[in-house]
Amino acid sequence: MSKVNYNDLTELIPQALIDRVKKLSPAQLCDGMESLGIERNGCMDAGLMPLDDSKVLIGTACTVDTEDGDNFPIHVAIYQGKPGYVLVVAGKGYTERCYMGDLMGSAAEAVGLNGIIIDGYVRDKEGLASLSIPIYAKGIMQRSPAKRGPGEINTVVTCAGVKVKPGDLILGDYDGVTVIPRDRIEEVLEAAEKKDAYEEKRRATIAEYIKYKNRNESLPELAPAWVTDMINKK
Ligand SMILES: O=C([O-])CC(=O)C(=O)O
Ligand SMILES: [Mg+2]
Repeated sequence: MSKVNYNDLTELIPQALIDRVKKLSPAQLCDGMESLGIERNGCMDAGLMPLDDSKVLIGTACTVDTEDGDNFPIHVAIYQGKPGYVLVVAGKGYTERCYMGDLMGSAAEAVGLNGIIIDGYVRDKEGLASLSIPIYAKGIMQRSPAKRGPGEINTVVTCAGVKVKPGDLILGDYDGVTVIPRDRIEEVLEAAEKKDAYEEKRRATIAEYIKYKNRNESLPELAPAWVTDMINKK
């Protein structure tokens, strides 16, 4: 191994911020990032999905840069990992080998990592699904990973279409993986909380409309004001 660029873990994101994020959906957070002009609204590629839809993933990013199915730096990052961190493996969407399976998954669970995201494939689908640690990948492929090294740990990477810095906030659920840049978490939360309040009002309007409809009474306006405004401007 010639040049090794393995860096320490960043500080964990404060729990108070994580708790606020947990109350919102990825869609609301993305809408918040859209309103702030954040690139790709922090959304990783649609093909990167949870192995098990019921496992929500949230934590502070520890990035791993690798390629061609090489899982050496992923091993190192797992053994250097700590609870609260999510491994974000920038595997360049490699499709000729997998990057890891259930042995590495169970080691990560033993360490207490909050989850692993792989821009590439994994194997041992059943074994991985039986663990409690959330694993997100682009698919399943049984071919052996390479073992080459060094790769990089905790450098700025691009993972599944999104730039990720060590320490960014990572959120995964059945809708996919979302990245919130660490230095913008407060602003994103404020914008997403506004969207949440708007959605609550919309739900009330729709419920009201259904009530009138069921009573065969004349219907209240269902379209949101911004739609009506745009129609009137045309
Ligand atoms: O053997 C490997 O390198 C990957 C694997 O299948 C596991 O972690 O279970
Ligand atoms: Mg295996």
